Amino acid sequence: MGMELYLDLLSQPCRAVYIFAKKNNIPFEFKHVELFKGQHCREEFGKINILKKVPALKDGVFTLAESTAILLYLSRKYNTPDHWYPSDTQKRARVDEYLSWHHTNIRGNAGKTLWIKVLIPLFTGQTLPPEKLQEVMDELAISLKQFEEKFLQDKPFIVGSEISLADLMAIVELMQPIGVGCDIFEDRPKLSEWRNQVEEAVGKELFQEAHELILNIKELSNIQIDPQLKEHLAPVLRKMMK
Ligand SMILES: N[C@@H](CCC(=O)N[C@@H](CS)C(=O)NCC(=O)O)C(=O)O
Repeated sequence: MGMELYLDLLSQPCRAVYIFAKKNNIPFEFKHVELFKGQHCREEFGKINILKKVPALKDGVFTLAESTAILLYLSRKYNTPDHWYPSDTQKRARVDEYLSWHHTNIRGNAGKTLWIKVLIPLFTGQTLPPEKLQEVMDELAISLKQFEEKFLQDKPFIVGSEISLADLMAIVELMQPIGVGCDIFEDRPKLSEWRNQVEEAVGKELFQEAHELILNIKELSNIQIDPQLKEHLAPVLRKMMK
């Protein structure tokens, strides 16, 4: 049996794994786990990832969760071009440095825009006051300033002249606000330039294909939400709405 990747392209880390696998011609079976249908909460998926989150990988009897671990597994197993996760110790350390920072900064803030603009109204029928979005945008602005000053500086990519896993993880996250109409690239020329370079490096067609769902998320606003999923997400929603 070949390798299986459990993904929903609405999810940022899933898009990173998808783009990486496709770009590197890694053979895999796309197992669609539809988050809106609560398919990740089902017992069957729990056997692949007990954490009940996507992305997840199954390679024979071996299963793996967490996007960073999956990307590193794929890069090692398929010996992908060095620039993705450089063998040079200091360049590699730059990728590690970004990936360590990413989860509590860029990921922590960019994804909240989707919750506020789309998911909370969809799940609860309530619209949050504009101040709530502003709060998130202000926090995100701090992370973006740090991203530009510390990680990007005047380089085309985080590590230097070539794309790495760090850029991939960052871009998929920063496309989440775009899908809900918060154009974080506007008035940020350096960030915009970096986005263009990443799109070019990945390939425009693949980039567009991977982001099609999130860029059309508003069309999903009438979909039926699985009641079990509503229950599962209730604590998260309560926390976000405070
Ligand atoms: N740290 C994990 C995060 C995975 C994650 O949060 N996945 C989300 C989608 S973006 C998910 O599956 N959420 C379902 C849930 O929490 O119920 C990674 O990088 O893979």
